[in-house]
Amino acid sequence: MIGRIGKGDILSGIPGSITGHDEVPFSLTEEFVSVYRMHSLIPDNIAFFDSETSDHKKTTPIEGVVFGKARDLLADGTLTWSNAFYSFGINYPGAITIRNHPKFLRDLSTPNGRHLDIATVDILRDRERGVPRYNEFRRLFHLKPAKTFSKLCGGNEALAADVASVYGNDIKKIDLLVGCLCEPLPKGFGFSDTAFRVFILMATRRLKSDRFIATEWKPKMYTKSGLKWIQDSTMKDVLGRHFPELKVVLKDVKNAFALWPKVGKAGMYNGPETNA
Ligand code: HEM
Repeated sequence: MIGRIGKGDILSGIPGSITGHDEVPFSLTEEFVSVYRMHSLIPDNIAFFDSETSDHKKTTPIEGVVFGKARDLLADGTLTWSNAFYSFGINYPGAITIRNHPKFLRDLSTPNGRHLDIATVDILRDRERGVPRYNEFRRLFHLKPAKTFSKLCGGNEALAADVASVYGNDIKKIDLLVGCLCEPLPKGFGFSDTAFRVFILMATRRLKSDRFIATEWKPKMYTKSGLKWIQDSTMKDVLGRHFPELKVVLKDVKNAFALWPKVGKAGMYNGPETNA
């Protein structure tokens, strides 16, 4: 309401402040890559619905819609783009938690001929890149390390016993990703507090390092109406502009990145894909 106060970002935020790299060339840090290994988000199956009639069209294993097959359902006329977006809006992702890696990523054949167990590769890459183990990582972030396996697992003794046996009872050895996936989540969180600390730093740094968001965030660069267009548009508006037929289902959606309401017959579908 009162506009910018000075060039700093503490009072007025990053857009419109001055670009800063903290004397380090910008890059996505290795620890950001590590906590972004969110492969558990990928569900085993996806249920597709018609965005206008809400009819269930097809439930398909995830491997049927990845890599070279990604366009098949659209190409053969089974789905329209708005059907696909509506379906992604009402399907649940997998929870970012331990013992929830999708089966197909554990037995993944990539188009370039690799056969991978991504659950293993996720851990292997961190180790070969020298990412500190969970407790050391937390110390370096000025967070308290987990004192016991039980504490790490939020009192889930069966899980704690399993993790302890995998790591030979040595709490120092727990890998960063495993620790993050075992950690009890703060209320309302979808991922661990440890990961959150990295995200909040990286998200800020990414904006602060981008001259089009920091220094150049002004009418001279974007025009007045350009800035208004950016500031007044949400993902919901973007979807509505491109797929006007989605406006009906998006009517009551506040945040297009959260789950959308199921309309009509889609609400009667019983599969776990839309009923987690
Ligand atoms: C169908 C879905 C997906 C497939 C097939 C897939 C596959 C892969 C593969 C093959 C790798 C490289 C493994 C290696 O280092 O050799 C990888 C890395 C990675 N994936 Fe995924 N992934 C999927 C979804 C996701 C999702 C949803 C996220 C996060 C939201 C994610 C985050 C990452 C990250 C952070 C890396 C490490 C990148 C790096 O080392 O620079 N992936 N994934």
